Amino acid sequence: PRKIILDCDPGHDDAVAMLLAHGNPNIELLAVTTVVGNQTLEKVTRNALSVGTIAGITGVPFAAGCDRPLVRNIETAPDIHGDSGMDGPEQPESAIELDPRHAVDLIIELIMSHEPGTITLVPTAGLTNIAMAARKEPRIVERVKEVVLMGGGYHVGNWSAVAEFNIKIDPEAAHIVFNAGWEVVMVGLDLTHQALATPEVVAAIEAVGTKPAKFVMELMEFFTQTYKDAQGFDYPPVHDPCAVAYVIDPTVMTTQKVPVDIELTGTLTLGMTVADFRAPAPADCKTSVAVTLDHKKFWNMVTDALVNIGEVE
Ligand SMILES: Nc1ccc([C@@H]2N[C@H](CO)[C@@H](O)[C@H]2O)cc1
Ligand SMILES: [Ca+2]
Repeated sequence: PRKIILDCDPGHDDAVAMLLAHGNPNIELLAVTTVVGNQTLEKVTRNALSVGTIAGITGVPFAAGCDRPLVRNIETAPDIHGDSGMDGPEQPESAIELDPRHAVDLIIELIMSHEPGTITLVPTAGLTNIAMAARKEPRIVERVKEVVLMGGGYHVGNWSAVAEFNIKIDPEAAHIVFNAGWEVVMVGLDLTHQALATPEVVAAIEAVGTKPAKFVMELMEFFTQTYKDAQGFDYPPVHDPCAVAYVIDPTVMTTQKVPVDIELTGTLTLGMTVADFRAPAPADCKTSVAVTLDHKKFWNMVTDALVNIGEVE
């Protein structure tokens, strides 16, 4: 199985990413780390522990990371995720103790203690923790197999006309991550806006018939409403599990090698992931972007993961 560290800010779609990672046999979830983003660090960390409790994610360290971006002020997304960061379902009291280590230290410790090339980083939030880890221990860059992140967009933005939330809330961190020298697979909005939770998808999730599936249903119910009100979508794009799905089976989407860099000074373009499609991509290009999603294959992965998780006592 692929060993991954999921760095997230639950977040309705981060929760689905956690469930997919936990429920798929090809993934060994080494750790769940949290970072400020959709809501404050405290709130997203509480949410992560709730999802871990509901999914029965035991024996996996959960560690909290940075509570603000490297340079700029905190920007959260209550319009989409609500005041708790995961509004909709009732949240259980967590049965999981938070690991005392800082997420950045846990990420470094895991990478430095495993064989080089065996760990994949899967960030589905702002990149503050990842950037800090690369600065504190630069040797992790050559040891990480690849970074498969949900973020950015080569032709699509959601937090501005041209920038995506996870990048724009900490563009300096993103600049560090995209230029560190490790392989980066950018699963951006161009791809994730194809991962719509249509009524058919929600019905397939409901058909699983377990408490975790009901939890996802309730997440989707809230997410559908806020995405309609805030962004005018008929059905919500469930972004974050797309990054996990790529690690499980890269054929679930097409990707293209293309240089990508992060705008740090633009008035209209701050946080934009600028992709240079001029041919040919340089031979040493370390970044690629996700283009087309196999919608059916993707959602089957999600429902299969829920079936595998079953009921959790
Ligand atoms: N409007 C909006 C803002 C933030 C997000 C979060 N950021 C990423 C999509 O931009 C996902 O990781 C998701 O959790 C989704 C929608
Ligand atoms: Ca997220």
